[in-house]
Amino acid sequence: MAKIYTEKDANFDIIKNKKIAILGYGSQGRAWALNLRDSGLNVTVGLEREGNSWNQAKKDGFNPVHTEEAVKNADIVIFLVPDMVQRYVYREKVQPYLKDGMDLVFAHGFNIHYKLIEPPNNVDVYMIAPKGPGPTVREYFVHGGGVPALVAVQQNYSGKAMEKALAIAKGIGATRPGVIETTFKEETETDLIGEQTDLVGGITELMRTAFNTLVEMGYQPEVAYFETINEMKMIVDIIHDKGFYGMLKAVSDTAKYGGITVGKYVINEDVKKRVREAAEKVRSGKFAEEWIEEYNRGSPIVKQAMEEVQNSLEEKIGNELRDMIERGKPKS
Ligand SMILES: NC(=O)c1ccc[n+]([C@@H]2O[C@H](COP(=O)([O-])OP(=O)(O)OC[C@H]3O[C@@H](n4cnc5c(N)ncnc54)[C@H](O)[C@@H]3O)[C@@H](O)[C@H]2O)c1
Ligand SMILES: CC(C)(O)[C@@H](O)C(=O)O
Ligand SMILES: [Mg+2]
Ligand SMILES: [Mg+2]
Repeated sequence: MAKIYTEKDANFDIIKNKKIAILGYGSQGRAWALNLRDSGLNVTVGLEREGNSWNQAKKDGFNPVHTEEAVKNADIVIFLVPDMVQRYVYREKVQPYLKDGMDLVFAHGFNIHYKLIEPPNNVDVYMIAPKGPGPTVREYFVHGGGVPALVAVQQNYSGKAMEKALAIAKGIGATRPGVIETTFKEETETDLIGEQTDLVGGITELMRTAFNTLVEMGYQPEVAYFETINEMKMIVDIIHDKGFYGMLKAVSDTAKYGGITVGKYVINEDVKKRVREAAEKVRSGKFAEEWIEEYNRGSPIVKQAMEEVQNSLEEKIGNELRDMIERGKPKS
């Protein structure tokens, strides 16, 4: 059974007098900075330059400073810049100012697990990895909840790394539901496998494939959109609240029979084999190598795919239907 920590296991005392530098003010950076500040902790936002993130941080009432300045004054440095950028920020803006007993904190284990960052022994290295997108980390917190997270300690120089990880997890709201203890290896590999084969890759491609198939067969794109894309949230919400069994009980017997039989036909053993192949590629480090190479080339594959998605029919139809979708959302 996994080790789960909740509010009773976490205490701010261990970090309440520490200076926390948050590097990056994007998806997670903004959520962490706001939640930690609302939790009464001492947060400085450190950024590379005066651009969009800088302006957003100022608008949110922070007084952002350049990365080196934030690091020089910090006891705890939290890396919330993109994974591919972290090693450069570490090498140029963190390593020169490392102090004995400093904490290096991550929201995903990529750079530590694949040894792109190799900190000295006299610092603590730990992680709080929210199992959800940054804006949701903020939204749940504001409404009294929190997104569950994984916590892991890679280096425990102080002997108190887990206590500090739990305090930060509490500060972002994650101990409200609870946090699960893991390792950098398990978090890194499962996070990558999950987002590629399921959350960001597999499910969305299945949605787009179903949509485009219906359109190719001559059905109205608006009808196809509500069927294959918009309703996904409602089905997933029921799974979220009541499990797969609960979802099957909420749909018709016709949907149960069709879903059970055709689901296994579409997502067949061949798909399972390819999910496993993709997972092994993460585990072997081959995916990490491939992604670093793509990033070093200027991310042409990502840029092209983003453009393709932005110009796709499903995106166009989704944008056209957004007002209608908004009108249907519960009002409280
Ligand atoms: N996005 C998520 O919901 C999510 C969820 C869990 C974990 N994580 C992890 O959190 C970390 C941050 O990811 P994110 O998605 O929040 O990042 P992001 O892409 O939203 O972060 C952007 C921030 O980094 C800054 N930045 C971008 N390029 C930079 C550069 N070259 N030099 C310095 N700063 C730069 C931007 O100005 C911005 O403030 C990653 O380790 C990621 O794996 C993200
Ligand atoms: C939000 C996700 C997909 O769970 C996260 O892992 C990420 O990399 O953005
Ligand atoms: Mg991820
Ligand atoms: Mg994730």
